[in-house]
Amino acid sequence: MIMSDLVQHHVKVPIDADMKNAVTPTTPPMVENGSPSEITLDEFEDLAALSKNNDSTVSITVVGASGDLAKKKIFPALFALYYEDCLPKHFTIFGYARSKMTDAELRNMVSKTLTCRIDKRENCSEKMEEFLERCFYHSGQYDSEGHFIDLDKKLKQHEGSRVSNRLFYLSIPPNIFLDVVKCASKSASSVNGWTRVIVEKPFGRDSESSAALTRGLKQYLVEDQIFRIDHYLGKELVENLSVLRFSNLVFEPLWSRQYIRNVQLIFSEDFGTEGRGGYFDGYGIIRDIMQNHLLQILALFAMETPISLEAEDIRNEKVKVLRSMKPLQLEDVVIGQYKSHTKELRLGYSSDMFLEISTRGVLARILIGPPTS
Ligand SMILES: NC(=O)C1=CN([C@@H]2O[C@H](COP(=O)(O)OP(=O)(O)OC[C@H]3O[C@@H](n4cnc5c(N)ncnc54)[C@H](OP(=O)(O)O)[C@@H]3O)[C@@H](O)[C@H]2O)C=CC1
Ligand SMILES: O=C1O[C@H](COP(=O)(O)O)[C@@H](O)[C@H](O)[C@H]1O
Repeated sequence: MIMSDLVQHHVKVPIDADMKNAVTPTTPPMVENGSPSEITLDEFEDLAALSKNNDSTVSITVVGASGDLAKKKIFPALFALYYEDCLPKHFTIFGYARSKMTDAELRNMVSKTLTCRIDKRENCSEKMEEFLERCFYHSGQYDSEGHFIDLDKKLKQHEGSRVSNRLFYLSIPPNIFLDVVKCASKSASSVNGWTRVIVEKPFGRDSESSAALTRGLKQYLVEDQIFRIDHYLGKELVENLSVLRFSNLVFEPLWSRQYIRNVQLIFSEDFGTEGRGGYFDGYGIIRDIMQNHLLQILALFAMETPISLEAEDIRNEKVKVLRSMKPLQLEDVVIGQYKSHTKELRLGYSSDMFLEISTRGVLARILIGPPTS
């Protein structure tokens, strides 16, 4: 996926320190007013149909719209939603960031990364044009209530007298999450519909900072308004894992430790840090992809058959796997950094333009033993 992955599965990820509420790929969130609790796909489709006829609107504000994630993943995913007719009839998308940009400049930037994801689709360019016409930009600081009041005014102009539902997608570094949530909830939240916030990882560096972030968010939002995203759960391959496991007569009986001795989850990128050195040096590869994406896949891979494919049931099975894992020891972990590749003239990790000296691991291998019971 990533966000195009959001197109198919919005992932609600209430994670807490002991993984009690670990992640589950779920059905898409409600697009209507009312309780935002998880719903089935059929219910979602009914609601999506309803939302096309009724008098409500959804305003999606991509905060950090000038950034990498917004360009590469979020706008293309929103376009895919639009293309698949999954957005409500009345919707508006606003980009928000400090960079100065006009609506036309945002559209131009976004247009470079939009694709029709599935081959041989018709009317792709017309659809892109229609989509871009619904995209606007507002420049502002992340900690300015005044700038969010200005945004609110613009949103209202588009929403008119309809019930307004508002979604803020935080595509920004985590150190400014709380500033934005504070300003958005005080100055730009919906007065007659729902207001929700999508939070990108990392959700803190460790259990303590993750809990602190949640406490901070809850000063302004209730848990049901917060949607934490693990984009890996929306990848087709990961989504298909459950089907492969539980609906395939060949695999289902063989998927057990009786027949499988060793499983390796390999995440490998064929490019370097590409300017992300500063970020990597702060977090390291274990925090970046192992404790979230790969742990999720591990849990999906190893869990027992859930009683249904409902989010809660899958989550419960995943939690059982995580609870039965032996705590890792340092000797189970090998950490390294890659050096330059002379043949392909690729730079080593520590040659990243934002890194002078680095000790942080960007390669890691972790060995996980058999379950405790
Ligand atoms: N890129 C990816 O593939 C993925 C990213 N993420 C997470 O998503 C979020 C956004 O990622 P990404 O787009 O790559 O991040 P960027 O570094 O590109 O930041 C997004 C925008 O935030 C603003 N910004 C950046 N640094 C600061 C700062 N120190 N203070 C204030 N504003 C700042 C900039 O906008 P402006 O200057 O215009 O205000 C920038 O365009 C991060 O939390 C990241 O960890 C998660 C998964 C994958
Ligand atoms: O979350 C992250 O994922 C990307 C890889 O995701 P993909 O969808 O582009 O395959 C990874 O490059 C990045 O370091 C990490 O933060």
